[in-house]
Amino acid sequence: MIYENAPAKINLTLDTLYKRDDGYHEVEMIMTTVDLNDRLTLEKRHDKKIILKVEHRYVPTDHRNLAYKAAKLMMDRYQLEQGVTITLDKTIPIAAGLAGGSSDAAATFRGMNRLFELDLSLETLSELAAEIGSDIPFCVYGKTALCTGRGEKLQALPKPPAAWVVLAKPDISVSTGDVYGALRIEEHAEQIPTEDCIRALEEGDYQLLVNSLGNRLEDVTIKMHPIIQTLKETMQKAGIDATIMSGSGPTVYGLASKERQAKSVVNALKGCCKEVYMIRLLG
Ligand SMILES: C[C@@](CO)(OP(=O)(O)O)[C@H](O)COP(=O)(O)OP(=O)(O)OC[C@H]1O[C@@H](n2ccc(N)nc2=O)[C@H](O)[C@@H]1O
Ligand SMILES: Nc1ncnc2c1ncn2[C@@H]1O[C@H](COP(=O)(O)OP(=O)(O)O)[C@@H](O)[C@H]1O
Repeated sequence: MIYENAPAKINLTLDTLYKRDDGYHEVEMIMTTVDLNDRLTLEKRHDKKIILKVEHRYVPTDHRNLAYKAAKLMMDRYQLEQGVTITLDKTIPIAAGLAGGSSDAAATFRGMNRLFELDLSLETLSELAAEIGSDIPFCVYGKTALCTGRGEKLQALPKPPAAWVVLAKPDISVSTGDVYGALRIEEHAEQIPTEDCIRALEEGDYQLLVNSLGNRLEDVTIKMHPIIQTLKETMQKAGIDATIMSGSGPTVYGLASKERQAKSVVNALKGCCKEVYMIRLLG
């Protein structure tokens, strides 16, 4: 039996450059992992089936699940003669902008590689991953990276300075496709400080990091769900150092340098958001 951890990611930055002919957006974003994890176990089967076990009412257990898709792609591409039973223990909120499904798929690629002793490099797994989702190549490597193209081209970056992360996931689901669909790039003149954020990581400068968070999709999702703005304001009033939406949302996160500060932000969120997590940057 193989165990794999699937950490959530947050976007430190997310910029969209233009819409491509294939319908995807050319992006430039810095992503980093946090210590909020789904857990997977993978076991070989005697037949050629893929059986996925998940106890969560909103997570499909069939071909719609990204972990299932990853297992199927590995079985087909490498002509595996045995199937797999995957048990998925979900902790990462669903459709949240935290790449939960993508991280489960990435963990499945890594896990299948070990279970069937395929000896594939992370680079090969990452190429396979791009076939089923833009965020999955990043999740194959984890850590911290500048992601370009439609998200699948990666450049490793140093890990961020130590910090507390307060995550608030409002009780709504957001479709990534809908958010990109509602984005009007020409309306956005504001700069996303990608270069500053890279410098903050290279210099390990926490103050520069909190000043260089940015997300081009934030205004788009806030228009659909004003609760995101309310959560940001609640965190700001409670003394967070910086707050931004992750990915296409609706999760909002804040960074804090001190544990006491993070705890008082968590307390301030009680009553306006049920799903709140106080975690650490992993990077
Ligand atoms: C916004 C981001 C930021 O990390 O993540 P999440 O909010 O999902 O975590 C990503 O760009 C999401 O990546 P991912 O969730 O893998 O997207 P995909 O399954 O590949 O695409 C879903 C849909 O989003 C749109 N899409 C996605 C990526 C991209 N660069 N341009 C797009 O326009 C397309 O309409 C596509 O059909
Ligand atoms: N392993 C998975 N975990 C959660 N959701 C999944 C998974 N596989 C597919 N999905 C589907 O993908 C959608 C987006 O899920 P998720 O990956 O959690 O979002 P996001 O990319 O915003 O973090 C969900 O609505 C769910 O139906």
